[in-house]
Amino acid sequence: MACAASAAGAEATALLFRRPAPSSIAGRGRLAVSRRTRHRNLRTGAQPPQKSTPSANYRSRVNIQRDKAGASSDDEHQQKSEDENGLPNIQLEDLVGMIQNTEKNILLLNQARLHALERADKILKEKEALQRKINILEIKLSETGAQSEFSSEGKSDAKAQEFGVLKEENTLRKDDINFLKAKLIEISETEERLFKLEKERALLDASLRELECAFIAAQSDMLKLGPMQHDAWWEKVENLEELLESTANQVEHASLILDDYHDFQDKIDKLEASLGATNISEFCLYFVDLLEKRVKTIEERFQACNREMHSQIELYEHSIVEFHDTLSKLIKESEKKSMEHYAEGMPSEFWSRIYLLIDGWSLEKKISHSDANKLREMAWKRDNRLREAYLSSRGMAERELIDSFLKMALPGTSSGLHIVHIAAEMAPVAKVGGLADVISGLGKALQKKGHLVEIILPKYDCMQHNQINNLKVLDVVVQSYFEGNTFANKIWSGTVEGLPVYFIEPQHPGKFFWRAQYYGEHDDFKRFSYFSRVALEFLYKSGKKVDIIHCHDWQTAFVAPLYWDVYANLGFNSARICFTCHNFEYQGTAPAQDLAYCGLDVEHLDRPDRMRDNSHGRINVVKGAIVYSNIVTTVSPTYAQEVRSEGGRGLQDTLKIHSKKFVGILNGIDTDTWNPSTDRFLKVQYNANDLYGKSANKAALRQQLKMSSEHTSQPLVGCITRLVPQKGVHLIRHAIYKTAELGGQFVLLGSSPVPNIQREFEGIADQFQNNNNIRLILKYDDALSHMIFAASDMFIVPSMFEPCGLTQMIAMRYGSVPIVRKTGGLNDSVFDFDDETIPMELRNGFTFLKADEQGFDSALERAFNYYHRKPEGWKQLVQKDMKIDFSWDTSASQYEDIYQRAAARARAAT
Ligand SMILES: Nc1ncnc2c1ncn2[C@@H]1O[C@H](COP(=O)(O)OP(=O)(O)O)[C@@H](O)[C@H]1O
Repeated sequence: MACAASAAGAEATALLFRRPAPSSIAGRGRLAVSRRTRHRNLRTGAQPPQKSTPSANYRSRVNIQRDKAGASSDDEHQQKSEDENGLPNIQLEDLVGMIQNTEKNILLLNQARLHALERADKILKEKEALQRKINILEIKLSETGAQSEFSSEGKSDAKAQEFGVLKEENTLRKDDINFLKAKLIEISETEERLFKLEKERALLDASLRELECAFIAAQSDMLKLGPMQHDAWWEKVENLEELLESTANQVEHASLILDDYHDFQDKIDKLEASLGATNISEFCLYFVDLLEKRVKTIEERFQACNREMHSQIELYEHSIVEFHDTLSKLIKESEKKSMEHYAEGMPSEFWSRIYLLIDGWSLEKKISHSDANKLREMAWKRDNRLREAYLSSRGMAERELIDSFLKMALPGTSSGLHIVHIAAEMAPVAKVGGLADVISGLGKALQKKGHLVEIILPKYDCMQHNQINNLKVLDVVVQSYFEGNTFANKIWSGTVEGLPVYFIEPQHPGKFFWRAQYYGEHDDFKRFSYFSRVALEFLYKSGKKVDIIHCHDWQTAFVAPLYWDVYANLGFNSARICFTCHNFEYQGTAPAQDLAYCGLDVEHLDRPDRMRDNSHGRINVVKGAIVYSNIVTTVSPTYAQEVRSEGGRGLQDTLKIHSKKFVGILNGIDTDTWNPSTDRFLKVQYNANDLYGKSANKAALRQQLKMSSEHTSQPLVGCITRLVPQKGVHLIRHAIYKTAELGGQFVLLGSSPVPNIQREFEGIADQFQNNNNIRLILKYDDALSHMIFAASDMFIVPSMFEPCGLTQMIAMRYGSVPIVRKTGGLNDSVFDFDDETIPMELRNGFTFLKADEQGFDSALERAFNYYHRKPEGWKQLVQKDMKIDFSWDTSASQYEDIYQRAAARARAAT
């Protein structure tokens, strides 16, 4: 602020010497000039000049006074004195003169100051008015205290002069502001660039990730292809990995640069904030300039980096494309090779696939029935032309393939039969018991003999879908009658064990096969009568010329009366019906009116000579099948004999009436599935000539079930069965204790649909929990069953009755000596080791007749004795058992024979 106008001369002198004067107007002008210079320096990057010092201000004030007093002084001398002492060093006379002059000057100055103060007040008011009109910059300027600079000294010149200076200075500040604005725009552009660069980096990151995924996929593809061209591929993969690594480095580098950018961004933000707070600062200007330079440098580095990265990625992508090309070529080659191998090595699967293809076209009405029949016959006869056409069909549209097939369709004849099995089970896809094994075993054996075999099954929700190849739904819906309505049915096709199979999926609200189990539902009668009807409807609609329709057990026994009473009347009558009863214990009886569900005529069938049960008023489906079928079989000769009397469970008279068409054929076993030399469930495969694997499996099972391994020679007795009264549950229970008593080990694998039996065996399992010689595994477990067959030394089947029984045959194939009750199929397959009425070469096990504990004990004790006393003889017995032919070959020939005869009669009839 201005000094008080009345200040004394001494005070003025003191003021003059003690205090540096605030900036004068001239000083402000110089500042403005220096700012302009600085401004220029900032643009060129030069250092800003130093601020003006108090001594400089002092010098300027002395010069003014000298001028006014006309006194001259030696500038150089004064400069020197000042430089040396910091205060003027003056002679006394000069000083007196100066004081006098100064006093005069002070008076003058006081007057002038008073005057100037008045004027300054006016100027200030005018300036304030003027300042309100100045732009945002001037307002900011006033905030920085510029106003105080303007008003601090009352020594300002004339108003006009001052305005001029103000204008000039304002213009300069405007320039400064504009320059800073431009800088800010540049900063925001840089921000935008940064944002773009960041986006680009994100894109690069994403594409890198994609490339990594593609690389991983390519690696897994390559793994699928196995060892083919392994070395070349790995070289390629290694190159790709190197590329990937270098690209990743580039990206990492770019990330570092971007991080740098982010730092700058922060700094810019801070600077902007400080700009807002301190208004336009020279400091900011300086830094903006510096920032701009650094941003530019980083930008250049980033672009260079980017370019390199892009070229690396391009290179990498190129290699990936090349890699994929090679990979797909190899995949195609490998598929082609495997198909060729398929056609030669696994004919059944291959031909079944072709067969299903043709059938699908026929059902979907893509080819006529007659063309389909011709093509089916070619597939059936394994015509090489079909094979060639199919193998070269890769990439062909379906229509082209159909046309190429149709060109080959020539009329022909075959001595083979077209056989369709309609069943409720099939191993391994839907297995409950022996029925399942028969369907696939007999089917495969007949197929091998040159017959066309198809299977129709319900599409259960709980079946082993992973056992079906090429499962697909056909583009066809079969409408079928049930309970006065028609219901749609989806038809699925696929191959199981190389056999063509159709799965029927009813679209009925009863959700018949969505029950998480095969049997045991309250509406089983409805479920299977529905299925039997759709199966026939499907065959009828497909227009196939079937020779034999083979139905099994009560579940599909409906087929026989349905075929002759419903479908034959519709002209679908080329086939002959074969019915096999696998167990006369289950006959499918129900109130007579229930027959009407599937469209059978109750009145017509509910008669003693047709379907009425022999002992009560219900209808009996097994009886219906015996009456209505052309061929009736059961599963062993002894059982066929047994059922003609007591074993027939009330159907003995019916069987007697129809005895001419009734025959017992012993089941075989599927020797591909049950083969210890290839069995994938075993720890070690083995055969009759190398029994090391057998003891290795015994050790493995003992370990698996945490049983004692102390004595390798301790005999292991196995039992795998449904735990139902038929299987001699009381003798199985007794065998556990008896084996323990004899010092052996016992493993039972089985489950029971009868709750008290299941509970009883759970109790026994608990009882032996801490006994390391006895194990009861109360569930169904296919894999474990294979291990038990292989590991056991003896195998018990103490059935009350046994239509055929498969486990005794499987056991022998795995070198486990059977101990069985002489009944049904057991009597046809196991011959007592000590029975001298039987030729020695046929003796293969230990049997007993009476279904009691003594009977069982005698057989088990004889077996234990022989095992312990004659190890070498035991080994020979094991080897002999393993070599017995239990394949379906012989039995399938018997079926083939009766089928042929029935088909011939049918042909003769037409
Ligand atoms: N708990 C189980 N776990 C695995 N397989 C079993 C089980 N119970 C029975 N099996 C198998 O079921 C089939 C039984 O056939 P079979 O001896 O004819 O008796 P059934 O048909 O009367 O049950 C055999 O293949 C046997 O291995």
